[in-house]
Amino acid sequence: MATVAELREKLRRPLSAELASGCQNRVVAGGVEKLLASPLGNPFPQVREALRGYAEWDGAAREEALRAALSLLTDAKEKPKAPARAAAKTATPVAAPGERLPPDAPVERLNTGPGGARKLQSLGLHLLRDVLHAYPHRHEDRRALPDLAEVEEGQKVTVEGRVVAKSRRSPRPGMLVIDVTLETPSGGRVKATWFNQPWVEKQLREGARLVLTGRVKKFGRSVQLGVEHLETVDAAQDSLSTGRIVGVYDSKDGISQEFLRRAAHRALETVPLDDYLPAHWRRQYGLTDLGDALWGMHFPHDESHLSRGGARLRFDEYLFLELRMLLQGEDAVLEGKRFNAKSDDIHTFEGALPFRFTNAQRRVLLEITDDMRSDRQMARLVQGDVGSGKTAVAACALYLAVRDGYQGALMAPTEILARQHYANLVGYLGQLDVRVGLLMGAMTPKAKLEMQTRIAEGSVDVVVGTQALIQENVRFDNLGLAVVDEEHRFGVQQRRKLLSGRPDVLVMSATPIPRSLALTAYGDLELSIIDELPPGRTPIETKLIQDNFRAQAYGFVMGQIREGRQAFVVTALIEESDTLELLAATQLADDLKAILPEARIDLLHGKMSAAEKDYVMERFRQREFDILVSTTVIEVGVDVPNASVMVIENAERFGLAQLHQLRGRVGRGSAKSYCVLIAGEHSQKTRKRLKIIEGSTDGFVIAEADLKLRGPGEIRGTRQSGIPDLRLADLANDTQIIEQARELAKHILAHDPKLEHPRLQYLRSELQNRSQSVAFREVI
Ligand SMILES: Nc1ncnc2c1ncn2[C@@H]1O[C@H](COP(=O)(O)OP(=O)(O)OP(=O)(O)O)[C@@H](O)[C@H]1O
Repeated sequence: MATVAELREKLRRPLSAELASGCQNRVVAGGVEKLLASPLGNPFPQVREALRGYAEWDGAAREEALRAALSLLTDAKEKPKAPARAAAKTATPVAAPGERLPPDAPVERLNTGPGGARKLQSLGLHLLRDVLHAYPHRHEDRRALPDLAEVEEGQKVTVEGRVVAKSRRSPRPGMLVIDVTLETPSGGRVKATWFNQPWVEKQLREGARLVLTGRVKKFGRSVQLGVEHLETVDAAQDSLSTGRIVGVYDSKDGISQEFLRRAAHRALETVPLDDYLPAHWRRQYGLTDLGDALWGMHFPHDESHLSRGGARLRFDEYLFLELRMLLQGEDAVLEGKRFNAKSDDIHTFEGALPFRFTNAQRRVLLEITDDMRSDRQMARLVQGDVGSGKTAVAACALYLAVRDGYQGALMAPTEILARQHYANLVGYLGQLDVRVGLLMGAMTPKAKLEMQTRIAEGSVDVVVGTQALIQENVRFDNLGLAVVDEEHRFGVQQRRKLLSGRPDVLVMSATPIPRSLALTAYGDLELSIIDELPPGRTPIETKLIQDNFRAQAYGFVMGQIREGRQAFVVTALIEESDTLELLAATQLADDLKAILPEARIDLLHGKMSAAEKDYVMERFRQREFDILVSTTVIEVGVDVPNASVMVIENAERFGLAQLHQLRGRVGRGSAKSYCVLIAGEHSQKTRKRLKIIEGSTDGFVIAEADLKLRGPGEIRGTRQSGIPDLRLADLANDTQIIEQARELAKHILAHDPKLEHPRLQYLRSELQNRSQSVAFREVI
């Protein structure tokens, strides 16, 4: 029996010959028909269908049919081999057509094709409910394809069509350019070009059906596309990817959007979408039912379907969060440590600083010391813009704890940050005879054990580390205060109980969150805000430039380097592929080495191990090189005071909050600092957004201006809040929903504190499931 590959070759050759001859070769055509009629052609009924009546057609129709047939051939998949079939027999049975499955069924039971379940699992989606609640992070309107004669320079469009021509060239050694011409269903043509991306080539076969999203460049009447997003569309099936509003999902290399859409579609069809929210409450708050909401989120008919779906699902997120918070809140007032926190000690600490606290720092410190002196266990969030001096305040609190005979801990989200905090705390506390230690997963077992022993016997006062600090069975002798940096998560309440010895807890966050949302997101924490920057900071000068001025921008960077400064260069986020992101960063580093031969340049990216990242950062801090090219791994909290320039490439692809965070990496020393935003092609609207960053350095002002620019009902990204449980949160427009969800949660619990009423049975189990589901689980 011939393999699919052999059959494919047997068919492809005559079909290609026919196409090459301009569909005139009757002899070949006859051969093709014979071949398709023979049993050999049987595995490809769709190909035969595409070519039915072929001999009678005229040139254009024949060409079209041949292309379709070739594309189908190329897409034909090998059937699973016998052993795989045997394995499939013993594996979880896939649901029969029409069979319904509960939301807690494993994804193996969903018919998503060979390897489908594994792909979903690799994205952390294990149960059907995970698939249902893995919402697209944005939507694209692909209902009406744009008329190519009407599109404007710089406009972002999505086009669909078949590849009718492809060429590859190498204008200079090491450079690869792939050009593709796409023919749209209405007969228009678009040219798309990829530079140095050999890995996209296999998706660009002639005849392949593609959906491209990108910015328009016009040359006379011809239209070119700077492609930002590429999808291949399965020509053999009705597409879920064109002709509608289409969701774009979080994914990773090798898992296509088409696959994820199909999986979501299957899950929606297979799971009975019974509503856990009783109808009278839905009516009271004007909410659609769960089924309509989930379909609307994944496959909306129109904008209003998407927006009512989003409204319902957001309401649910807030409702469950509020319920959980209220249920946990029963014992919110826990007994904790009682510190003296003497004013004298605060003065001693401040006296050792090279600066005076700002008024805002002083006020927050008072709030903290009030908590420390009380019997209650402190659970306080200190929020303040980048560089507002949160760490200095936390260091003071740690000092007070140590002076009262306790140990302190500072937990950071990454090893880079842990090391940095360690250096800072040694600076603040070392001179006050406080013994500061560091504990991280990446240390040698011997060093770790040594530190663990010192922690246990109390011969170290303050320990800095990653979350390993509480996970790796670390026993503190006498932990009094735990400081947690950048915790965008919940469950602090549970953590407070978990932490041995029930220390006071202080959480630091630089994410500007409007107060209304902070109350929900951090409902179990008291809030302190540092709303003032230390004096004497020269504001970072920010300049937005078009990418044709890149050379000047890097000339400026070189000037700074000659003055002994260092620079960060951050590359754009590339959606759905960390491999592409890495390649983009590598390419940029190489380009810069060519443009700036004098500069010492190194690279940092997300695929490095923690130890490698750490090593690069440490060398950068030690000024062993001048320019750090990085992907966005650099985003949070990195502190290199000598760095005075931040260049952000493709700034148009970043959100404003992220740009603000990135910019906060400079301006941390005494030198005047600069941020250069280099924008590729972008719309007027994006320009307005970027201008906000150019015009302000205040995180809250930026967050609010950003929200105002985003009109309600706009099809927009859903990952707004940066908080895992609130994936749909929209800070601008949700105040009312939050209040309603809180009101309902209180009402429910006031009448039924344990959710025992049979009518609330679904709601109760949904609450439990969400706490366990990966789609909602707290990451802590
Ligand atoms: N009151 C102050 N006056 C002058 N400099 C200060 C003051 N407070 C802190 N600094 C300095 O400002 C810099 C930033 O402070 P710190 O690291 O505490 O800020 P942060 O809010 O924790 O920043 P990030 O959120 O970016 O990590 C440090 O170099 C610190 O020494």
